[in-house]
Amino acid sequence: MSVIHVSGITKVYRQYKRFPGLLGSLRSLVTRKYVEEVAVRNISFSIKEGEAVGYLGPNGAGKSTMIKMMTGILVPTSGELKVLGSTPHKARRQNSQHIGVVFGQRSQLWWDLPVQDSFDLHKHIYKLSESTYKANVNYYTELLSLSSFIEKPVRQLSLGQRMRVEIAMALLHEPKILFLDEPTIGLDVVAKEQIRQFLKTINREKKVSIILTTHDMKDIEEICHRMIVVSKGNMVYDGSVENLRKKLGDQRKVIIYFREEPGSIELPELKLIEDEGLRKAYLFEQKDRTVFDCVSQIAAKYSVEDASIESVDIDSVIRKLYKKLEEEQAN
Ligand SMILES: Nc1ncnc2c1ncn2[C@@H]1O[C@H](COP(=O)(O)OP(=O)(O)OP(=O)(O)O)[C@@H](O)[C@H]1O
Repeated sequence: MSVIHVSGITKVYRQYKRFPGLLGSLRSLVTRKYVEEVAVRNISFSIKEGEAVGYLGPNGAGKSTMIKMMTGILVPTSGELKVLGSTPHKARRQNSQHIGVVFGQRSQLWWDLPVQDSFDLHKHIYKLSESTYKANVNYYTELLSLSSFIEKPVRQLSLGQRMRVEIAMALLHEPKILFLDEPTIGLDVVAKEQIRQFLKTINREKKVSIILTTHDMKDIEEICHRMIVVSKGNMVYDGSVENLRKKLGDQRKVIIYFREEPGSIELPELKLIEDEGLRKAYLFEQKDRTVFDCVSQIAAKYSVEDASIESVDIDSVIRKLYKKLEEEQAN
């Protein structure tokens, strides 16, 4: 069953054109010319119950705009959008009962209140029963290790602690879908990992559907089985990381440990990407020969101690996709 259905959605921002200077300001008032910007262009996809989907794209690609339309904050210019069967901006109150929203860059908490009081307010706003509320506060306090700071005012929390509280609060009313806009932004590696593990757990155990935007590919790799990539408002990919890898041409990282400096190795399939003396890493790109052929040829000619072949990380896959898009747009 699909929980989100997006069909031909477009969002055009329209802003009045501003002319520079004092006379320009007057002119802006009188002429009222406006400029249009298409932030989301004719996008369609469906998300099934329990899916975890990464929504990616370079800066300004239209990710936040899409999240804002799905959460009912913004109204699409055209197209059809259904979240749990209703149109988000027309049924905001009803929609908010079934979704949880976390914006990494904006807090939804009461700055001067202790965390516990923010939770209590949430209970009243969402009209939660005492038993559901207590069970959920206990569950998330345990799973997100909130107990040491639950009595503290939000403004005294570290960014990592605050993000854990934001996510717990977004889930207290047991939403079916959780939207997260850059949930790991600015966090250290340990805090990021804690959030990823938590999101994986609630996706698995509570079957909460997750839609998340991020610039951190590890978030995608660990949490999402599917990713949607957008660029300049257009959808450019929808599928698994693995399929994207295949689509972009099979690349591997070949690491060779030499016994002595080999000098420069000229093979069209291999590009030197890391040079640490006797340890060298190459990017292998499939041309006419297999990676094994290339490594064997090197081993036959040079004194090789050891070698390993790895899949390239998802960062490199996405970098390659963005570069390809840039080149296509330049032509
Ligand atoms: N309120 C607005 N009025 C006019 N233009 C806007 C508005 N909000 C966003 N835009 C423009 O729409 C485009 C898409 O913006 P959006 O914030 O959705 O991108 P994003 O993919 O979330 O970017 P980032 O990764 O930088 O957060 C950008 O060109 C942006 O300048």
